[in-house]
Amino acid sequence: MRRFEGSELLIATHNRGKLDEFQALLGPLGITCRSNEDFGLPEPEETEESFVGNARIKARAAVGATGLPALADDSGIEIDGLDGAPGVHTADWAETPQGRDFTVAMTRAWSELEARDAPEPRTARFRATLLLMWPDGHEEVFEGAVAGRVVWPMRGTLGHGYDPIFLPDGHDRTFGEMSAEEKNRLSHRAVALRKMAACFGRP
Ligand SMILES: O=c1nc[nH]c2c1ncn2[C@H]1C[C@H](O)[C@@H](COP(=O)(O)OP(=O)(O)OP(=O)(O)O)O1
Ligand SMILES: [Mg+2]
Repeated sequence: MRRFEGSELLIATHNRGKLDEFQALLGPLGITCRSNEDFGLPEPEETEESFVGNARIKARAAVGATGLPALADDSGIEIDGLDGAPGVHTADWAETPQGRDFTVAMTRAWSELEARDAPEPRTARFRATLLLMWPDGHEEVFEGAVAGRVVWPMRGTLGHGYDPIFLPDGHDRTFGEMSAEEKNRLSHRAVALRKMAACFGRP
């Protein structure tokens, strides 16, 4: 595994919620996050059918444009009653002519479960694939997942994306009802980042 020796890392995401989480998780490791916004980078098209493929597209776009190492995150929710959908298409389900609307996405997920009369509990998991890419193209990949269930109606206004309908196993509040600190102890992103911590010289 290659060590990341820098103290600043470009986070190749256009999602503010993810960026905030990375800042909170990487700060204690002595890493300052730079964002896509600092460099005015366009959002690349995510044309792959795998999390790692799309993470690579995002990392390569950021590294190519800046010459700096970059960390990309491709993530999503897999709902068992929907045969794993929306999976890599999780963000697409939020697309509307006015931009992304996650209420639309969450409503679609629940209506499709209802239409299929899917059994309860409606088990699901969030997955995250993190890909750290250096300017010479070397990459390190780490994955994380958190199991839970989809609930309705939406609960909580914290977090981002599908957080208000995701109840992690062993908890009685959704991610939308958890503080950032609490979510960052158990999220798919935190699990993957703990594995990546070895790259930053931490066990
Ligand atoms: O912790 C999370 N809590 C709630 N929802 C989440 C989370 N993590 C991923 N998600 C959902 C929403 C996101 O839109 C989609 C991933 O799609 P994905 O393409 O990886 O991210 P994105 O388009 O929002 O930002 P970007 O690609 O610029 O990193 O899955
Ligand atoms: Mg995306």
